[in-house]
Amino acid sequence: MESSLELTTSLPGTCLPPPRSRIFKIIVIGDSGVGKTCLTYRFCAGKFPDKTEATIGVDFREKVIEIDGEKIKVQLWDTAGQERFRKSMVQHYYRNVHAVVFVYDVTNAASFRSLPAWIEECRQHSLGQEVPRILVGNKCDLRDAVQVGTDPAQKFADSHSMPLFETSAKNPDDNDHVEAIFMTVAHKLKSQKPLMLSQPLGGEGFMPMRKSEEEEEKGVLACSC
Ligand SMILES: Nc1nc2c(ncn2[C@@H]2O[C@H](COP(=O)(O)OP(=O)(O)OP(=O)(O)O)[C@@H](O)[C@H]2O)c(=O)[nH]1
Ligand SMILES: [Mg+2]
Repeated sequence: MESSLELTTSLPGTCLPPPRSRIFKIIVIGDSGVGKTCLTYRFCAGKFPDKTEATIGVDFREKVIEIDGEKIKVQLWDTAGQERFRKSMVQHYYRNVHAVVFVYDVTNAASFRSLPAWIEECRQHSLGQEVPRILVGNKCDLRDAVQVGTDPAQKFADSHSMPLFETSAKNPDDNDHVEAIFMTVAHKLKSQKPLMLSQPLGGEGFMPMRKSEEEEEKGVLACSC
């Protein structure tokens, strides 16, 4: 995980509060085994993990990126796909969410068929249409095992106004691609800034999370970076 220490240190000899980076909270959801942990690890650590186990509750991964000279903390919430590992945590996932990444496994048609249920869960947690969403078909390296072609996936993405990315968390050639997926989300969020600034003070949206709020959310959950 990249450090953002320089962003939280006061300038010597001044009484100014430390400059604070904005945080974009992005949740990654989809069936168990589709590769959410591998994708988020790939983006934050730059490699495919040696081994993964089913996520319990949620794991956090963070990466500080720079867009147009501004440092932004991308906070990925890698959620559990298994119902029994997620139900007590669900309300935390959806608080102050800035964007959602839906993941399915191109070699597992059932994980594609589950997408409407994941979209419905977002709706039930009052995620508005203004929250950017993207669709990711993972495990494209397993070419001989593909069950979900690009055409139905693209149709589904279009019908829900989401961009579609087909990728592989595992294929070393797709490293830039995985990076591009999350950078696309971050660029989109950053470009919405003027809109968010027109919101009343104290509104949620894109202002930096208050420290206590961030810690309160994370306090109940483990951080695995
Ligand atoms: N071939 C291939 N295998 C992958 C890829 N991404 C993940 N896997 C494998 O798929 C399995 C599940 O990956 P995870 O990242 O743990 O899946 P998850 O979506 O986080 O699962 P839960 O935590 O249970 O929700 C692991 O055995 C990974 O090694 C990929 O791009 N290609
Ligand atoms: Mg996982």
